[in-house]
Amino acid sequence: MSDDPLPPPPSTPAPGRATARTAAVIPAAGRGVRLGPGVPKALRALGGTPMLIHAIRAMAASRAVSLVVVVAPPDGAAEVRTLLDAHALPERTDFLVVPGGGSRQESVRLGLEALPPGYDIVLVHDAARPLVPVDTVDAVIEAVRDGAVAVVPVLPLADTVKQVESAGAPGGPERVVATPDRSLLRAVQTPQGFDRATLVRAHETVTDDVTDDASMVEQLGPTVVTVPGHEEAFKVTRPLDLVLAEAVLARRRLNDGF
Ligand SMILES: Nc1ccn([C@@H]2O[C@H](COP(=O)(O)OP(=O)(O)OP(=O)(O)O)[C@@H](O)[C@H]2O)c(=O)n1
Ligand SMILES: C[C@](O)(CO)[C@H](O)COP(=O)(O)O
Repeated sequence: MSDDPLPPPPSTPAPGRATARTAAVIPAAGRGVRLGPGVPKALRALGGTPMLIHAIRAMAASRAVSLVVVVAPPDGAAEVRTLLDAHALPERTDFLVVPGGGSRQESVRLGLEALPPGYDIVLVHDAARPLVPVDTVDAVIEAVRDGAVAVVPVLPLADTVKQVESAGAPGGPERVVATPDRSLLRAVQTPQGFDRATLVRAHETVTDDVTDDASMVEQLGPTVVTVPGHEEAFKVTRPLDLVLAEAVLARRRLNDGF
């Protein structure tokens, strides 16, 4: 008898999901405190165009995405709607704008509540990740179409990581307690992709404040899987990230000849 391991079972797409329609929810209601004072982060200019418009175009660049739900700052839905009307966006994609909430989690939930029936795959993508390449978006969708209920794009960590504990007052010195094996750690990006029913259930069930949607599904139980992320899908969080985003965009425009 052979000792060879059994071959993996063939990938079995969930019935209906292989051809399901895909919508993207873009939480864009944050202030961007870490970026510094100014208009809400999603409305800040990148290469002369609001970061949110870049993020919307990045989602709509995927031929699989037929609806984008933008979750605007709570008092800024009308302004965001005007912004969308003022920028060229693909005609084959529909757009909805809804007001967001006080946390990312609440904003995503409000976006999900606005989703019409008929979209069984949902992407959740930070407005603060304006430069994600379409290949990454498509890889996430493909993994959900192939049967995964929750998919996160990830990158390996570039730095050695330390686990610490406070050695006194907050902000004071810390004691290193461990050096986790970084080969088992990943930095998480968006868009994260979901079977819609699973994501809705996660938002109905999990009340802890979490930073991403996949961790809500993890708490619920179903397996979350990864696909390779992309360096250019980084999140604009601090001022230096904006400098990097401008440089990446300038290089793209040079390569594309405009
Ligand atoms: N109440 C909130 C908070 C955040 N977000 C969105 O969630 C994404 C990721 O959040 P992050 O980059 O952490 O944005 P902010 O919360 O705006 O940043 P900060 O923590 O620096 O204020 C952003 O697109 C942001 O607009 C949201 O829709 N609603
Ligand atoms: C989903 C997410 O982008 C994961 O990196 C999340 O928005 C991160 O938020 P954070 O507060 O910057 O960790």
